[in-house]
Amino acid sequence: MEIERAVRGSGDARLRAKYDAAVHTIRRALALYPFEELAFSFNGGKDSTVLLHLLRAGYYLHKAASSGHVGTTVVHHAVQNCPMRTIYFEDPNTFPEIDSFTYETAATYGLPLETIRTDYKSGIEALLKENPTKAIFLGTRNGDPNAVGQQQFSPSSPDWPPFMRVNPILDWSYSDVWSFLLTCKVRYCSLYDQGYTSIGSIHNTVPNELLRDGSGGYKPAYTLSDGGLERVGRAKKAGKKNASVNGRNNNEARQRSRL
Ligand SMILES: Cc1cc2nc3c(=O)[nH]c(=O)nc-3n(C[C@H](O)[C@H](O)[C@H](O)COP(=O)(O)O)c2cc1C
Ligand SMILES: Nc1ncnc2c1ncn2[C@@H]1O[C@H](COP(=O)(O)OP(=O)(O)OP(=O)(O)O)[C@@H](O)[C@H]1O
Repeated sequence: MEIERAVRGSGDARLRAKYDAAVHTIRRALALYPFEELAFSFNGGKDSTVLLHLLRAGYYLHKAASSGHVGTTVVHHAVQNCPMRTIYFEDPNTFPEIDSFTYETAATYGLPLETIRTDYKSGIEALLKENPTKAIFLGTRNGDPNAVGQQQFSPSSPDWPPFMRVNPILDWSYSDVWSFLLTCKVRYCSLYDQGYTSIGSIHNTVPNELLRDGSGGYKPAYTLSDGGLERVGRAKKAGKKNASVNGRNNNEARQRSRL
């Protein structure tokens, strides 16, 4: 399995440790819940792209262990994808590059994609009514405003329908994300090569100022040296200060996402 091989062969001990811990979380979830009652929340961003490939690796190792063929070519050739139910909340304000990357990636890796066009909460309420869903995998990381108080396994909030949020990359830093994507040589959304370091809607996201290349363009996202500043290109929610101010002053988030 190419992800497993790339990480093992990388010589990057930190990446291997992060990978092992994330895959462990994924394998625990696969052991705990029926596969058809799991879902993957995928939006084409860098964090959910990391999670996609970790799910593929975790599923491969889970299948190999349950069939007794760990490390043999039997499983190696049979399991390349993780056909987990995948939900994508599509929004008209999404960048077209993110939208097309999401659909193309789902097709490439055989993800059964369910597109939801309502808000998150009602979408999940409807999803749970249609198909029993015990747990949903998310690419949430510490430093995301939504991560506060969460752990690898966190039940949904009290006013939400009941399900387990599984966050295998909660403790990954910005640089861990890029080490993984570059080491594994997987495709990611083209906006990240145009200086976008964290992507929200077309109305609140611009390339990261810190990546200006001096000739009118921007350097790729993976060149940002201080991961604590990844949200500099994201505007704050209405009524708050602008993105740069947010990024530079949010010391707590910066500390959490530092190397
Ligand atoms: C699959 C999924 C599950 C979520 N579960 C919760 C939840 O239990 N409680 C909550 O307050 N928000 C929940 N959210 C909402 C997120 O915390 C967050 O508000 C949303 O992803 C929008 O993030 P953004 O503002 O960075 O775009 C969930 C979102 C998704 C996609
Ligand atoms: N529109 C969406 N549809 C499905 N899942 C989503 C959506 N928005 C967010 N998520 C889930 O929440 C996680 C965290 O979102 P977040 O925006 O922080 O990360 P990202 O989009 O993967 O990367 P980036 O920070 O570069 O935008 C995603 O990885 C995904 O699991």
